[in-house]
Amino acid sequence: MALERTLSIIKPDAVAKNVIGQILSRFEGAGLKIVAAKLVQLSRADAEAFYAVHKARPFFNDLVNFMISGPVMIQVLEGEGAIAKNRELMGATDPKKAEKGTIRADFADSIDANAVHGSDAPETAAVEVAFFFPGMNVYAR
Ligand SMILES: Nc1ncnc2c1ncn2[C@@H]1O[C@H](COP(=O)(O)OP(=O)(O)OP(=O)(O)O)[C@@H](O)[C@H]1O
Repeated sequence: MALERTLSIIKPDAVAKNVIGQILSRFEGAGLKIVAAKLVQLSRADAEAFYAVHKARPFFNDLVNFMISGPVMIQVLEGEGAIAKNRELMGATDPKKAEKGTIRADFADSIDANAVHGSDAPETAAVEVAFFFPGMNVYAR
C-alpha cells in the first residue's frame, strides 16, 4: 500500500455538536496522521468551487448552503492507504446506511448533514488538498 494524503472535512453539523476532538481521535486511533489543519468559515464562492463536480445535481444548492452554515474543520490526513482508510472510518454517505461504529453512523443526522467529507480517489485527493492547502505535497502519482 502506498503512503497517501487525503483531504478530510468535519462539516458544520459535527463542529456544532462539539465532536471535532472525537472525530480527530478516530483518525489518529486508526494510524492516520494529521499533517495540516484549519478551522474556517467557508464563503459561498469557496463551497461552490470545492463542490463544482456536483453543480448539476439537484442537491447542489442545499449542499452549498449547508457547508457555509457554520465553521468547518479541514485537515489533511497522511498514512498508508489513507484515502480508503478515511472512507472506511467515515461510513456510507447516508448515515442510515453507514456501518455501526463509523463516524457517520455515530455523529451524522441525515444525508446532507453527514458530519464529514473525505476525498474518494488519489486524483480527487490531489485536487482537494491543493484547493485548501496550496503547495502541499500530495504524493500524486
Ligand atoms: N441525495 C442527496 N441529497 C442531499 N445531499 C446529498 C445527496 N447525495 C449527496 N449529498 C451530499 O453531497 C455530498 C457529496 O456527495 P457524494 O456523492 O460525493 O458523497 P460522498 O463522497 O460520500 O461524500 P463526500 O464527498 O462529502 O465525502 C455528500 O456528502 C452529501 O452531504
